[in-house]
Amino acid sequence: MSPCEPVTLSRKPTNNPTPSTTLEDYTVSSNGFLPEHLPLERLPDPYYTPWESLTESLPVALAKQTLRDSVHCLPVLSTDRLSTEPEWRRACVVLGFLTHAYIWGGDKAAEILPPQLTLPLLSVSSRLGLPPVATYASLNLWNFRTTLGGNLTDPAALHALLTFTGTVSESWFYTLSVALEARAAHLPGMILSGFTALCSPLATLTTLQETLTEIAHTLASLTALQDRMHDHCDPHVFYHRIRPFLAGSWNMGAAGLERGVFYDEGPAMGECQWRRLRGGSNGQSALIGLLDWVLGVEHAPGAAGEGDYHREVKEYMPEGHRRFLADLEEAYPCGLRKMVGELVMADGGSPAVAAVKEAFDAAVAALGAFRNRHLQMVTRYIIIPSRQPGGAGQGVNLATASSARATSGGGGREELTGTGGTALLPFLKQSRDETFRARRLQEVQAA
Ligand code: HEM
Repeated sequence: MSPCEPVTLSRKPTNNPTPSTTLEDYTVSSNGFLPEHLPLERLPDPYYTPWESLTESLPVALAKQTLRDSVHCLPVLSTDRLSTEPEWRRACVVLGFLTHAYIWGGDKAAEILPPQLTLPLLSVSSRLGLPPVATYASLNLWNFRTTLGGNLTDPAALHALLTFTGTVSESWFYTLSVALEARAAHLPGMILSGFTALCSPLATLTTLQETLTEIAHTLASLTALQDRMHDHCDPHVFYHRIRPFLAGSWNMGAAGLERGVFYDEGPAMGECQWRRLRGGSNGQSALIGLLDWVLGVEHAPGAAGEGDYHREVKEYMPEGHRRFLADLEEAYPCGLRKMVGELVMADGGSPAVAAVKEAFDAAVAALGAFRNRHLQMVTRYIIIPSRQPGGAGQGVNLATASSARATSGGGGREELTGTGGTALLPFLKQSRDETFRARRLQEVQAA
């Protein structure tokens, strides 16, 4: 088979609805999963000044431990005066930060969230299709501004709008992910048009190979950028001061939330309930979900005792992004892996097909390398600080709970918990191993 010969394999979409070809339908922009325009820095309606004033002084209020009192003094504001999408997103950012600051901003975690936060948070979250908690979207995707000419791919040009600590480490931690998303901004469109092209009668092996090569190339750039976390994010500051605020209420018994968090909706309102939700984590990035799907990476449910983490975190993505992944998965199950597998089975001896297989393997290896580097970062930012004596600080939170586990002996390191509530090391290793397994094409064929 020559590279320019049309490919004639069964890679037609299933009978299910095909993905809309308009990325905007999925709130995917020319900046990928980042918004088209810079996020709002403040809600324009003065009605929301009480929220904005409190978030402005968030690091100070947390340091002085006055944040909870200030929240109690807030009026219960309605979301009726939010109109544009950027305003709803800004409200989501503000309320996400205030909620986590309230829960973790004391010597002990607060188990009860007051109506000043629950009522607007539930309304905003429901409007955006997100759970009522801080997510990757509110911490990262919608929480940045730019300087230096506004190049989103340059982390030095990005600054977080809101932080819990006011530290450079925290701003860098969030905005490095913004730069990562920006560097991969072309992937959603490229992949979507790649599939459209591959489903045409004139599809060629060259198109397939070029798509795979570009994915591998972009992933190598993301891995290099990930390494720059060390430039300005101090592991000690991250572990002891930042990470505790990112924790959710899922699997946080050791950090003081045995039952989760009670969302008090006030008298005669809603059905107040205990909720156990995962905290903010880059695991909620639709970009990584997209790469997993396109390379046919299969994450086994029940991995490392985690239920179906990779499926479940999709519920923590903005509604449009979640729908984008779901439509692609439904229309083209197992992404390019299935196509490559069919080619190899049909004509594995041809040099052109061998080149496609090589490009596929390189792309999978690049995603595996990304996850390997991520594991190294987790070691530096969580495992090592958790074992260092004397830094655990006061109170009960994710840092003190993790340090107690890590230093208790008996292999405690395997029990450390991520902000998303996972048993982090076994879980991350399994995700990495599942990535490399995508190279076994015969397994998807058998499925
Ligand atoms: C200091 C930096 C970072 C630390 C300490 C860290 C830590 C963690 C931890 C503990 C988890 C397990 C899930 C949980 O319970 O939260 C996780 C998941 C994950 N993180 Fe990070 N992370 C960091 C930065 C990043 C960056 C920059 C990315 C890039 C997108 C990233 C991508 C992911 C992904 C995709 C997952 C889900 C697991 C997987 O698919 O392999 N992380 N991270």
